[in-house]
Amino acid sequence: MFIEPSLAGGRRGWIEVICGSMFSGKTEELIRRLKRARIANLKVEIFKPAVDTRYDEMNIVSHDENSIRSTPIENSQQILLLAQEVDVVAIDEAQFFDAELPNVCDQLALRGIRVIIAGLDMDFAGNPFGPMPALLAKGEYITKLHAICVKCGHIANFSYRKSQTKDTLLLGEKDLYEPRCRHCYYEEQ
Ligand SMILES: Nc1ncnc2c1ncn2[C@@H]1O[C@H](COP(=O)(O)OP(=O)(O)O)[C@@H](O)[C@H]1O
Ligand SMILES: Cc1cn([C@H]2C[C@H](O)[C@@H](COP(=O)(O)O)O2)c(=O)[nH]c1=O
Ligand SMILES: [Zn+2]
Repeated sequence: MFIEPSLAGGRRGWIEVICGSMFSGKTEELIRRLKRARIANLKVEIFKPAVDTRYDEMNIVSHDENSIRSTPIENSQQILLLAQEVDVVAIDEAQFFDAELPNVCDQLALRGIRVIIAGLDMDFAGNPFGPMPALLAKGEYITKLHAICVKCGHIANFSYRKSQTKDTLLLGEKDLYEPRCRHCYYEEQ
């Protein structure tokens, strides 16, 4: 479990990244950290890409229906304008953002803000997803979570797509994706 380096006192910014496959618990972990920050009376702003309308247009919702209020935005530059006077900035589904997001996070961290990112490290094809590789390179604290492979029960780090659609962006849940381990993922590629 991730233990915060500091919850109160001293404005030192940094970047935390929570990554992994679908169903690995990224959103639950993000919500857990944000609830703790609020308990510590920190001012928190939560963003998600407007394109992510899967469960809800405003809220961030986990597969187990835990949810927290967020602001949907079109591009990463909006975060710099909207995150004024805050202690913590959280961004869910970071893989869908533009290539400027890592620079935006750098600027926030330099302002003294704790930045918490959650996102898919790999797309359905097993390739690094959007700005996630750069965020993983820049982050001080990285948490890689694993789901359970639906085929064999080992740890899963791949998001297997059950449809033939080749577009990178395809919103969905168990209807379209299943978490798989390396062995079971490549068995059917
Ligand atoms: N195959 C699976 N492996 C692990 N968790 C699963 C699986 N299928 C469903 N879940 C549920 O998904 C939850 C995680 O949801 P969530 O935090 O939204 O994940 P993520 O944001 O990484 O997609 C788990 O707590 C569990 O209840
Ligand atoms: C692998 C993959 C996923 N997506 C979509 C499917 C879901 O709507 C989100 C991921 O949500 P989660 O919180 O991580 O479960 O991303 C996609 O568009 N393309 C992909 O390759
Ligand atoms: Zn497996």
